[in-house]
Amino acid sequence: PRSTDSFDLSRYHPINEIYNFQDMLVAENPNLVSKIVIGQSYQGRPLNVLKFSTGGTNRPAIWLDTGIHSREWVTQASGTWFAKKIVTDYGRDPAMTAILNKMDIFLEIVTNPDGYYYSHTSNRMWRKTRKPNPGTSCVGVDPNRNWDAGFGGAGASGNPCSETYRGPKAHSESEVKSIVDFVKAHGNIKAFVSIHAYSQMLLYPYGYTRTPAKHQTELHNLAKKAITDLASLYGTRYRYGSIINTIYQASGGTIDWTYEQGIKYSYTFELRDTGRYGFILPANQIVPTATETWLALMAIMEHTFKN
Ligand SMILES: O=C(NO)N[C@@H](Cc1ccccc1)C(=O)O
Ligand SMILES: [Zn+2]
Repeated sequence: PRSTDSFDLSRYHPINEIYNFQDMLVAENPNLVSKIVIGQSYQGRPLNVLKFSTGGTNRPAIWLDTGIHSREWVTQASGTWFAKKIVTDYGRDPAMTAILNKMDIFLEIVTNPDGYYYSHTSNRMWRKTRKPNPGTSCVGVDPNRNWDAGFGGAGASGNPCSETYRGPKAHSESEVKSIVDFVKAHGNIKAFVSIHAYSQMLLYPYGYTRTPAKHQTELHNLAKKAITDLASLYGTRYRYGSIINTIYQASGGTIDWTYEQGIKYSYTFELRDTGRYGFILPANQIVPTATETWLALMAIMEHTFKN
């Protein structure tokens, strides 16, 4: 495609096409969008983050990531749709315009590029990174168990052959460490949303402990508002609550670490569906999924902006 307007957002795209989309979006919107490379994957692919900014210096920011688990293809596809939505709505939608006049948005669409490439070429069900583990033919670390938050506790595996292998130590994976370093260097991120699929859930900390998050009440009420807005479009029903109470115990998870860094509005989405198609969601559900999810994301972003 020669422009992002002719990029088919109703289709799943391989990694090179998503990278091309990112470069076209930057070229088409030089006063709003820039690309930051926050590091590289194990196999040397760039970890691209789109920055949406109308100026200022180190403004308070919102972080969105998709595709940390490579097989969850509706999330990278939704992230691509989100990127286009932001540039379309700025200057047209009052809420988005107000947010971007005061805050920056960072969006990492292909958060696990090696896994994503592998899920296209070799194993559609690949979840982890693609770094080899010593002493075994089992490859990869679960990037949603590798963060320094309850690391190594119950809810992750020490077995490299497990889908939830936590890795040899916290932040051992460059795909994770690159985000850790970015968040610490930026120091002014107010909301952090890590998007997964599937189950139709909106989750907040904690996953590694039953101890309620300090801001549990606010996080719960905002989650309720967000999933109500989401359901208003097509009636898609989400469950919501803390990770450990709503899905299962999981240690070393992304948003447990971001929350403990002081980023109050830390959430994980589990997008469509509830198991009929699972990770192999038909492409005709990409745009409906992204569109309804955007309503929930706007609720979170507007609340962050006002608080
Ligand atoms: O893989 C998925 N969902 O895509 N399940 C998530 C559930 C989850 C979500 C947030 C934090 C910890 C755990 C997982 O990593 O096990
Ligand atoms: Zn996942």
